[in-house]
Parts: sequence; C-alpha cells; structure tokens
Amino acid sequence: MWGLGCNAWRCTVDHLGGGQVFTWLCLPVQVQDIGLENEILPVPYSHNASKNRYLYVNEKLHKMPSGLWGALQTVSPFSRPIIHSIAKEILVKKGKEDDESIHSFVSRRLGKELADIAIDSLCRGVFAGDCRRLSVRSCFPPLYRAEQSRGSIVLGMLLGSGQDQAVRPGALAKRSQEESWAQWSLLRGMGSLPEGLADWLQQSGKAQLCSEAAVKEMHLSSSGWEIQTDGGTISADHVISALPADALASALPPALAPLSKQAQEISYVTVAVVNLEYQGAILPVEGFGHLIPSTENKGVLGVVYDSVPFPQHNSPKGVTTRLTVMMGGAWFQEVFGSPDTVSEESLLAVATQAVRAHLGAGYPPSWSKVALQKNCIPQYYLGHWKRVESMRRYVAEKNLPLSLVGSSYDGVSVNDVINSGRVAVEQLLGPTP
Ligand SMILES: Cc1cc2nc3c(=O)[nH]c(=O)nc-3n(C[C@H](O)[C@H](O)[C@H](O)COP(=O)(O)OP(=O)(O)OC[C@H]3O[C@@H](n4cnc5c(N)ncnc54)[C@H](O)[C@@H]3O)c2cc1C
Ligand SMILES: C=CC1=C(C)c2cc3[nH]c(cc4nc(cc5[nH]c(cc1n2)c(C)c5CCC(=O)O)C(CCC(=O)O)=C4C)c(C)c3C=C
Repeated sequence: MWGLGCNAWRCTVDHLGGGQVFTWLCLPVQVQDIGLENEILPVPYSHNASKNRYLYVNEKLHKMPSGLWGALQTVSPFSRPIIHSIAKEILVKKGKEDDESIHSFVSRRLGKELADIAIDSLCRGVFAGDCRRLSVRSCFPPLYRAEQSRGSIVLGMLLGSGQDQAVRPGALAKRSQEESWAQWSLLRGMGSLPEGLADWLQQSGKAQLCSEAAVKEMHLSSSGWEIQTDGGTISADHVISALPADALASALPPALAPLSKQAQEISYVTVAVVNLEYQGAILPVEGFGHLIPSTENKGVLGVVYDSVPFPQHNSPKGVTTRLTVMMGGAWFQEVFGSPDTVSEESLLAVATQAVRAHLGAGYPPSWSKVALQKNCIPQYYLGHWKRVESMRRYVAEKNLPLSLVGSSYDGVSVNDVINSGRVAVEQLLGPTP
C-alpha cells in the first residue's frame, strides 16, 4: 500500500478535534527512531490546509464553519448555526445500547442534519465507509467514551473522558506540540516510512526480513509456530500478526476455527485512488481537500488537494496542481460493479469529470494514475469491539503465542496501526525504553 507514490497520505494529529490522542505521539517517535526526522513535512494548524475544510453539497463547494464565530453563524449547507446543536447536546440523555451506528449516535446527540452531511462525509473521508453501518464505539472511541463517562460529547471534550494510556513524548513529538502540527507527511512520500523501517531493521542485524513471501499456512508446534510462506518455512516462538484479518483467517490451522471464523467476519472495502496533475493553478479554494456526502454522489468520496499541504512534492517544472480523487469504498460494487472487472479508463473518466464539476477544471489533466486498492480499509461495523475482545480472549484462554495488530482491529489510521504494534511489543517485553 505504501508503494503507491501517492503523497496524499498524511497523518493527522487529532481526531475530530477531540484533543490530543495517544497515537499522535507514537509516530513521530517512530520516524525519529528510523532517522527520518529531517524528512518530515509538518503542516501547522495555522496553514490553510488545516484550517479550511470543504464539503461538496448541492453541486457547490462549501467551507465548513470553524472557530467560535463560525459556530455562531448559519453557514450553508447547514440550516442553522452549529452552536444550536452543541448547546442542546449537553442536555441529551445518555444512550442505553452497548454500541450504535455513528449516524444514529450523532443524529441523537447533535441532530440529523449534521449526521447526514458532516458525519456522513467524514466517515467517507476516514473509513471510505457508510456511517449508517459503522460503529461509533469502534470508529470514534473518544465520542463513545465521552457519552459514557460524562453523558455528553461536549462535556467529555471539555472535562476529559479517560484517555488511552499516556506515553512519554520524544523530542520530535515535543517539537510537534510546540510547533502545533496538525498533520504531517514525509519528503519522499509516506512510502519512505516502511522503506526506512526495513533498512533500519536490516542494519540492526537483529532481524531477518522475508519479503514477497505470502503467508500460506500457520501450524502450532511444540515451540510455537511453523509458518509456511511462498519463500519457505519459518519457525517462531511468538507471532505478532499484522496481516489483514481475512488473510490471517485463511492461514490459521483448522484447530483454531473459532478464531478464523471471527477474523473472517471483519469486512473490507475497495477504494479507487486516482492521482491527477493539471498544468497551472486550477483550484478555486485553498484547503486539504473536499469531501462529498453519499447523498450527493455515492461513488466519488472526496478529492485531496495534494499541492496545497505539500507543495514540496510539486514538480519543479512550472506550476501544477496535484489532486487525488478517491472513489468507491462502501459504494464500490453498487456504483462501479466488481473490482475485478472495472476498467481503469472508466475510473479515470469519473474522476476527471468530478474534478471538472467540483473544481471547474476546464481542461484535462496532463498526467494521471489509477490504482485500485482492493479490500484496503477494514470496516468496523456494529459489534466490532465485541468480536475483537472475543478474539483476544480466545487467544489468551488457549495461551496462543499470537498477537493481533494492524488496521483490522484497533483503528485504521497509520498512527493507530503503529500504536497497536507498540502495545503488542510492550505486552510481550515490557515498556519500550
Ligand atoms: C485510500 C487510502 C487512504 C488512506 N489515507 C490515510 C491517511 O491519510 N492517514 C492515515 O493515517 N492513514 C491512511 N490510510 C490508512 C493506512 O494506509 C493504513 O492505516 C495502514 O496502511 C494500515 O497498515 P497495516 O500494516 O495494518 O495494513 P496494510 O498497509 O494494509 O498492510 C497489510 C500488508 O499485509 C500484506 N498481506 C496480505 N496478505 C498477506 C499474506 N497472506 N502474507 C503476507 N502478507 C500479506 C499486504 O500485502 C499488505 O502489505 C489510507 C488508506 C487508504 C486505502
Ligand atoms: C475521500 C476519500 C478519502 C479516504 C478514503 C481517506 C482515507 C483516510 N483518511 C484518514 C484520516 C483522516 N482524513 C481526514 C480528512 C480528509 N480525508 C479526505 C479524503 C480521504 N481520506 C479528505 C478530502 C479530507 C479533508 C477534509 C477535512 O475535513 O479536512 C481526517 C481529518 C478529519 C477532521 O479532523 O476533520 C482524518 C483524521 C484515514 C485514517 C484514512 C484511511 C484509513
């Protein structure tokens, strides 16, 4: 996934403006450890790419209200000031369910309009998913916790609602706080993170890397696991599996069928990622990009304006505008048909038409690239938390030498994934120095 050469990938520093999260601190530490700190491209909160958020609704771009002044005004496409919903939220009674869809949770607490437009779009821009099916408890734990502990999202944000465990910030994490980074990427694209990690591991002399060696089968042995891969058999006393859950399910032995069955139940969506480059400056607005609610256009999820937050990646040959159009997700099959038969030409045509309609590009792109990311983002549907808990309980009860990490379980962002690896290692070896 990192080999895309797509620079749209970036890491955000908070979720939903819900304050600093534990995982924020992890990635800068990791980047520093592998010697990439000089390649970081930070984007501060003051940058237009962090401040300006856009939605494409009713065939127009709308700047999302921001700050106190924005919250006090009626800003299109919303029919009343956001402050109304926020003020009323404090009085809404706590939900009784142990999980709820994100749409239902937000409709109940903040109103249907915000859920239909803002939250629908946000879930497409983070999970490429449908907020009517995604679980609030698993996708946005801080929101769920805020309601549970304070009875309100607003109070939870103001008073705190029980954070994940704290981690000591390293020098780079401290710098990111001092300099108010909202998001960041890397000079040679985010692909240099796994590449740097591989180099660092190899140079350490403590790890053996087997690449291009798909895991086929895993068998329990007296001393741990025998893992059959395309590149031969590996013995291990403990496996930290970062495979997508469905791939792990296929590799596990029949004796562990209850675990495979639950892993198999985690769904994924396919996203078409279309990178476009236009000659000249074509954007009518400055921001990170725009999102599109499913009621406006099911197939096109959003457009990232890569040139705005990361001009360092722009071509040195004259002014160009680089965009990434993301399409499909939970609506892929319905709009584009089977990912196995869809053509690159048709995806490119939909993407360029969207850029023409949404951003007014009057001429075709000078360069384009279409990548179909099959089953790339796990969908945490209702009850995901229970499934993951039950899988981990099974592993513990059977005393299996296995840790489950990666985007299938505890969060889909890069930061979440790094955090999950770190937690697994600390559970095995104790706190990292
Ligand atoms: C379109 C898109 C945009 C994104 N944008 C952002 C963003 O802006 N910010 C952000 O934080 N995150 C973003 N992400 C999410 C980010 O890419 C993921 O968090 C991250 O890649 C998950 O890492 P992972 O290692 O868990 O899984 P993956 O990166 O999916 O890696 C799983 C690996 O397992 C390999 N594999 C599968 N089966 C086998 C097998 N049998 N044997 C061996 N290997 C196998 C796969 O080839 C793959 O390399 C985006 C994702 C997508 C799809
Ligand atoms: C439209 C398709 C997009 C996909 C698919 C996508 C994947 C993805 N994004 C995150 C994390 C975040 N993305 C955020 C904002 C955002 N995402 C897209 C596009 C896609 N990202 C756009 C155009 C925007 C900008 C809109 C904006 O509000 O600025 C955010 C910020 C949310 C916020 O604070 O408002 C996060 C976080 C992940 C982890 C991910 C794939 C798993």
